[in-house]
Amino acid sequence: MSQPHHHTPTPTAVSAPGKVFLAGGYLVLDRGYTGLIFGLDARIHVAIEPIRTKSGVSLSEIIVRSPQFREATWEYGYRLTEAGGGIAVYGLRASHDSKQSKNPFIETTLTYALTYISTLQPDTPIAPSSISILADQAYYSNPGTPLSPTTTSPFLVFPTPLTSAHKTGLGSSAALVTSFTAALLSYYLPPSLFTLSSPSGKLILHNLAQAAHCAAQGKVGSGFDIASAVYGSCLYRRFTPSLLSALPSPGDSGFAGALAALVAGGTQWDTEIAQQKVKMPRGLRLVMCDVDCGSQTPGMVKQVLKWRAENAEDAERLWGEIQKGNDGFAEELTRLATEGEGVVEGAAGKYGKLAEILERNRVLIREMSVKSGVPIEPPQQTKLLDACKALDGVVGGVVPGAGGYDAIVLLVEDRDEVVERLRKFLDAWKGTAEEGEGVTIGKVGILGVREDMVGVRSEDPEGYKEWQAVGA
Ligand SMILES: Nc1ncnc2c1ncn2[C@@H]1O[C@H](COP(=O)(O)OP(=O)(O)O)[C@@H](O)[C@H]1O
Ligand SMILES: C[C@@](O)(CCOP(=O)(O)OP(=O)(O)O)CC(=O)O
Repeated sequence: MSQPHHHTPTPTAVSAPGKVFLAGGYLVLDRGYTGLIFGLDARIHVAIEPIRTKSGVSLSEIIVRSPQFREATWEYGYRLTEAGGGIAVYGLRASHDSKQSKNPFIETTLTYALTYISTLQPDTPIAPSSISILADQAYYSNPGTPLSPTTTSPFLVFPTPLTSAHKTGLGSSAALVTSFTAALLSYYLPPSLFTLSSPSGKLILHNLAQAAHCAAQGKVGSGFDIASAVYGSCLYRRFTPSLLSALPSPGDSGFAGALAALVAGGTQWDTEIAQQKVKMPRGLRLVMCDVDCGSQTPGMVKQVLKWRAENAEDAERLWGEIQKGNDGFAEELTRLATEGEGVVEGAAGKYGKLAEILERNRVLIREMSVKSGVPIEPPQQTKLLDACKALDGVVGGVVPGAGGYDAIVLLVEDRDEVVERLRKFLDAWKGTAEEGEGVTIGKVGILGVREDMVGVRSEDPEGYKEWQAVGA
């Protein structure tokens, strides 16, 4: 008798993009407001294949490797727990290799994805597999080298363990959790149960990746980074936090059933993701700048929310004005993108309204900064943004996401000479200590990324062979 869903896994690869949060930081934590997020052309790839066994002995084992980094192999065993607690995943060999650090994002994502898969295919054992993770260069500022002198692969080898990687803040964990989840679902499930390219497949992936990412982070954030890893550039309204906080923990009785209901219906998600409301006009692009800085301020979110709670009236007005500015910004980008070629004004006139909206938003963000006492756009970043904005071809810029000292993002005319001019200017830029600021910004570098509209996508598994062979 043939099984209804008999499926032989074949090598599979998926990638998901990083993000830059352009407008709506802090506001997006509240469902009453939205965030405007651009996906980037820096992606994290996950390739999965049947396990390569040395001895021919097949073990219940999943091996995960990040072959760009040292000491980045994690080996897991897995078994079905009782009382619907889902699939338990446990690290193997950890005690023999003290150098090996845990990777909670991988362990949690495996637990959530394998549990979901087992609820759909309760009679199909999960076959062993080997999984490789590859990240585009822009995620880390460490210097890297090609895998071999003749390789055509874009990924670089970094001579450090992952714990020493200098992250550039593009959202590596969300892109990883999303592509890792998508790879597992695509590999283990037949197309009748999961297809990445379909709207229902994307929704399943989004819901499952949100649950896994929250659990791995140990907190329920707004989820904007998972949304953009799945859907690419979008206007995002978050889900009600209790949707996820009410989920039992892995191993608890009923975890598997509750997860399945949460992921594939039975539980109503109220997330709103509008891809069509975010566009980049032809002739413009984003430039991301990484700012070297001595320290970062922890607890920024907590402090902003505390100020908001204690100053409800003032905060509501400010939040409302920022939201209006953000809506206006999205509308103007869309208008310019869809209005097409007929515009005859010079660039300054053409992008004048966009520049004005960005400036007005910065005024409001500085008000938020000053009133809450949180360095969202601190004085040194104001100086840097103002100086960049004065350059020919730069429409404007903001501090992305939560703000702080570590990055700025600029909207510029998409011409090589504009980026070159900016690069020369930033090379010579020196931050000066401002009174009351404990931090002085150092070198400002341009990251090799730009916006990209495409979210998660399948990749050709052939492209990862040389990396899968490293150390295997
Ligand atoms: N290339 C990679 N291989 C394996 N794990 C990775 C990789 N990149 C990121 N991670 C995981 O994501 C974590 C970083 O997440 P986080 O600190 O939230 O940074 P980010 O802001 O980039 O998401 C790492 O500690 C690691 O567990
Ligand atoms: C404050 C926020 O609204 C936006 C933070 O955006 P960032 O892009 O700064 O975030 P990280 O990638 O986690 O560093 C918090 C949230 O929405 O979760």
